[in-house]
Amino acid sequence: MRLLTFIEKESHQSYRQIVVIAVVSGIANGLLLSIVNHAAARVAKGEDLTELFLLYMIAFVLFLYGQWYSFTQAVVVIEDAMFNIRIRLTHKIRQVELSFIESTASHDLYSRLTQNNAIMSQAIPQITSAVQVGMLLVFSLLYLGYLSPVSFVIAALAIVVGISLFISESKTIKADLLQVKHKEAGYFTLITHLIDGFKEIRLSQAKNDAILSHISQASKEAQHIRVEAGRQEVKMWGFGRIFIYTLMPVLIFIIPSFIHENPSDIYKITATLLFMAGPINLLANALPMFNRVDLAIHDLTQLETEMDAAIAPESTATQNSCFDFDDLHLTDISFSYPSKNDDLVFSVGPFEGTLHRGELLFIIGGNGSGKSTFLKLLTGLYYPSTGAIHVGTALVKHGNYQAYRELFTTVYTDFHLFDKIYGVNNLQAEDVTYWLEKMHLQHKVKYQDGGFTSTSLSTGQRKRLALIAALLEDKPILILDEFAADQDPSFRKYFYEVLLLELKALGKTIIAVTHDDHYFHVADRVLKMDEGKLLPYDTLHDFHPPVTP
Ligand SMILES: Nc1ncnc2c1ncn2[C@@H]1O[C@H](COP(=O)(O)OP(=O)(O)OP(=O)(O)O)[C@@H](O)[C@H]1O
Repeated sequence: MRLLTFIEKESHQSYRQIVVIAVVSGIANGLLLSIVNHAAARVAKGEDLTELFLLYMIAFVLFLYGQWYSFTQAVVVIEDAMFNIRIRLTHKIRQVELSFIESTASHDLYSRLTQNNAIMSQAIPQITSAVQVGMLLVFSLLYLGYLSPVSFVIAALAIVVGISLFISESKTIKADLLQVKHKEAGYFTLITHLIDGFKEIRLSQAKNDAILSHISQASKEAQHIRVEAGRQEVKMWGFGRIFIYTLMPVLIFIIPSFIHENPSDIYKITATLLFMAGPINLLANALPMFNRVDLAIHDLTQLETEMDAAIAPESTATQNSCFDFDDLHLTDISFSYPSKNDDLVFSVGPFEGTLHRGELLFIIGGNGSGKSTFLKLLTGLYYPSTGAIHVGTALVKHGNYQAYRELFTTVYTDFHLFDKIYGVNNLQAEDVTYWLEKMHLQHKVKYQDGGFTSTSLSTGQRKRLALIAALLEDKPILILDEFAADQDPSFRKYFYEVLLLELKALGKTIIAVTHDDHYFHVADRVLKMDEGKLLPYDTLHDFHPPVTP
């Protein structure tokens, strides 16, 4: 039972107490049955029922309390387990390597995390009832055994056969449900395209229709498999009922005539079997949920295994070290993307060189030449395939990589603007206001509650906010990937001729990817990336002199 292992592993709350109380409730239920049967026999003989009535009330209270307690506590335990796995997976997302995030579609991650949780939360009440009902059945069965051992053996055998059939049928149903999951992941992908590409779709009816037809087709395929799985579930449900309603006459009409039971016991057996019919129905209804929950747990476990494989050991180790940065040395470092299907992989490097504190370095190069790859390698988001990085004389190695990453702050081309300014100790409103003024945004945006009052701005303005957030982190090395590309000419000029120089004067080391050859003169060095190799740019021959106004 994956569910039990899951609860045992994930929940801090003990479920054993719930089992004990559920057992007590089951016993009370068995008692209720036997009391009713005894009371019926006594009524026939005209005997006093007070004692039995009192016993009935005690058993009833025990039964009711047990049901209520086990139901509420089961929900608490399962929700606790769900909370723990959700937090742990979120924690692990923070630790995985960038390559994992780059190779996993974000909508796939969302759908796996959210859908599985939703399935579990929806299914748990049904499963809890099923477990309670199961408990009722066990004790009713034991009572049946007390009345008639032969009936008990036959009913128990029938139940074992029924459960075995359910398990074998479940394999087909689970395979179908797994396919539905994959199809739904495809549906999520298409919906993401629909939302992200909304502007393009809105302008072209042909594109709009084509994507809709693709979505309909994907949904149709999922629907088809879902219907198949539903059919199988209904088949099992019907089969379960045929089973129960065949079992009852066998136990009531056939068995007594063979073993000559006491006629008064036949009434009791009949009453017990009728009493069991309801719970068996409930159980049969809840069984499909077991398959869904089983799959959800399997998928979450698999996701965690994939994440674990993508977590470097040092991500989990305590990082005590920190680097004093004055010089950073690259010795023959190179990097290659992992090969998929024996495709030719892109490589950068080997790089050799030193970066100094307070230096302003420009990197230029054509599309796809490897500039962003180099920056990810330099900032420690990718590990070098060869070579070594030293900060001063300290070697950057597994164990201090996170400390190394802490040297950098970045505004990549695909930057993300967070809803709050995270990760800044002692964030002061006046510091944010200072930088808002420096970025010429003071009339547009204000600082409020740890964030900006608005992020609904133009791309260039949003980039300036991202730069503010980066600067507030106060790291020694600032990486800017085509920052100026979305800025207007006057801010661009201000950025190159004022802002960068002021940052440099503050002791910041700045590496900026740029194509603005009009401003190369402000850099200490300009390097050119060409097919993964970084070369000094010949400023004397290729340099465009600054335009004098
Ligand atoms: N996640 C990835 N997996 C595999 N290959 C990649 C990945 N990202 C980039 N590449 C490959 O690396 C090459 C260099 O890409 P990179 O983004 O570093 O170029 P760039 O110089 O920054 O280009 P641009 O100026 O267009 O941003 C690309 O041609 C691409 O084939």
